[in-house]
Amino acid sequence: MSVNSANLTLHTDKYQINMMYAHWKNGTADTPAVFEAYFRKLPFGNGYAVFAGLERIVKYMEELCFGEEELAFLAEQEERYEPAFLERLRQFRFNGSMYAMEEGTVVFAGVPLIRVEGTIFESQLIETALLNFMNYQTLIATKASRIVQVADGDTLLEFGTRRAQEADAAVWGARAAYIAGFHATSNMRAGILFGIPAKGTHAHSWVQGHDTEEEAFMKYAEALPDQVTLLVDTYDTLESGVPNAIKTARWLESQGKQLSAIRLDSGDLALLSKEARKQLDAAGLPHVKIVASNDLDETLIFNLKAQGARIDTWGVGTQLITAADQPSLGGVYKLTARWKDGRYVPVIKLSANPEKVTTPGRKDVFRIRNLNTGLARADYIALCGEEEKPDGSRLKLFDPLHPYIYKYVNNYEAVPLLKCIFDKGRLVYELPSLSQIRQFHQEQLNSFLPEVKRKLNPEFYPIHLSEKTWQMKMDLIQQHQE
Ligand SMILES: Nc1ncnc2c1ncn2[C@@H]1O[C@H](COP(=O)(O)OP(=O)(O)OP(=O)(O)O)[C@@H](O)[C@H]1O
Ligand SMILES: O=P(O)(O)OC[C@H]1O[C@H](OP(=O)(O)OP(=O)(O)O)[C@H](O)[C@@H]1O
Ligand SMILES: O=C(O)c1cccnc1
Repeated sequence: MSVNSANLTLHTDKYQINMMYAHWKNGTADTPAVFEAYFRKLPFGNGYAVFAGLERIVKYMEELCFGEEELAFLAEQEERYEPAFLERLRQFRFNGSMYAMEEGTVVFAGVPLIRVEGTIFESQLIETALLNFMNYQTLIATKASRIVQVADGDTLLEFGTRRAQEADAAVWGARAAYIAGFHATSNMRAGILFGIPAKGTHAHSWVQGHDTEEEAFMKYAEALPDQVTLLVDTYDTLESGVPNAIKTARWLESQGKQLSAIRLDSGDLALLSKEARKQLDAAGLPHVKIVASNDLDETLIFNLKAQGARIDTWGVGTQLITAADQPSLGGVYKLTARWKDGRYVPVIKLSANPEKVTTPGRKDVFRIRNLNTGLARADYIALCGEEEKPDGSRLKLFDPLHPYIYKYVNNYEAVPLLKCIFDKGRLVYELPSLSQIRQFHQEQLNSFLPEVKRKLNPEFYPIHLSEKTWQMKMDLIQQHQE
């Protein structure tokens, strides 16, 4: 099989196939089950995360099927799966239901982001890929969101492809960054696949490949007069790079065009940008923007701004696309209920670490928003069904770890966050366009207090369990401990 095969059905851990096989052998493959995906800890010490990955998950689930090559590969395995099992896989399609947050939703630790209801057979298979897509894209969207917060309206370019963990990460990472508010990407494939604006300057090699920097700039401007950004740090930024860029700007003016920008890629970016700005302004070129790149992240951008750097556009690569300070999000996919004796029974996973004890039951998530201010004040997790749905009447919000601490809220709306994506195998959700997702994310952010969004030591946003959910969890803990 070619490594370029588009079939992602075997993009799963072998243990999923082994469990599917064991269920099939035991006659339990069709038992209904409920799984929920969530993460336990916000990344980067941030106050929120940005949910992303749904589009990829939807495409993956729609295309799930075991082809001849996949079946032949399974037949060779040391487990010696029976041929009848492989026949069963040949018929496989995802016929379950899935509920998920919309991409761009501001989300928090411990909140179900995706709920899958299907046979144990089909729900188990998808765990690995679903987490793979959700964890990476949510991580990068969250990292990008931190950068967007500090850039404070400046233009942000995603430059990470060369340092990304391979090709898929580059394009889906570029998309995640765009959802969170980046303005463009250097990756042309992300441009063609998703319609993200593609932007680019030129590399040092362009300058090195000419006899002089001045000649390199002129040749570049002659070739692409409508979009000229010149990289000015190959030899000496202030002594030759910026002066040569100014000469090129003069020539462009003679052609009725303008120099768009210069790019700084090394040295003291605060100092160089201030001095370059002075030179450009003195030459009557206040419209020429300054782009900076060089291993930037949110902390550096914040610092450079504090130093008074005159940078208009930030090119951010490695630190963003690899989420360098925390390269993975620990999202998990846990069984929360299974069908027994004609009904769903809740199940729990215990742990010595209270954070790792799962919350049982089929659950919905509501965002409790103040009706006067529109601001989000808490997320509320309740068992599925009308009975537990907050209806606008007085609602008790208590701390799940310290339930004697509580308050009541009135005057709120409870916005359901989990949308039905697949209903018994049928896609019932219309995937929004990327610009709609980006806009939706912005609206989401606007409904949170700045204290939750700050980069350093953000305020904790409360997550509450309904009384029934909490009680069910306590009962199951007690039952298992006894
Ligand atoms: N004024 C500044 N304050 C804090 N950090 C800065 C400042 N200017 C640049 N940096 C950052 O310091 C790091 C190292 O910069 P340095 O000047 O050593 O790079 P360089 O060696 O000139 O670049 P290169 O290796 O690409 O030629 C980079 O991440 C850069 O973004
Ligand atoms: O620094 P990043 O945030 O990853 O942004 C992408 C970097 O890629 C290019 O550098 P290049 O590949 O030439 O390597 P360099 O780091 O030696 O400049 C570009 O000049 C940026 O510096
Ligand atoms: O267009 C650029 O300047 C660019 C693109 C990718 C990586 N570094 C820079």
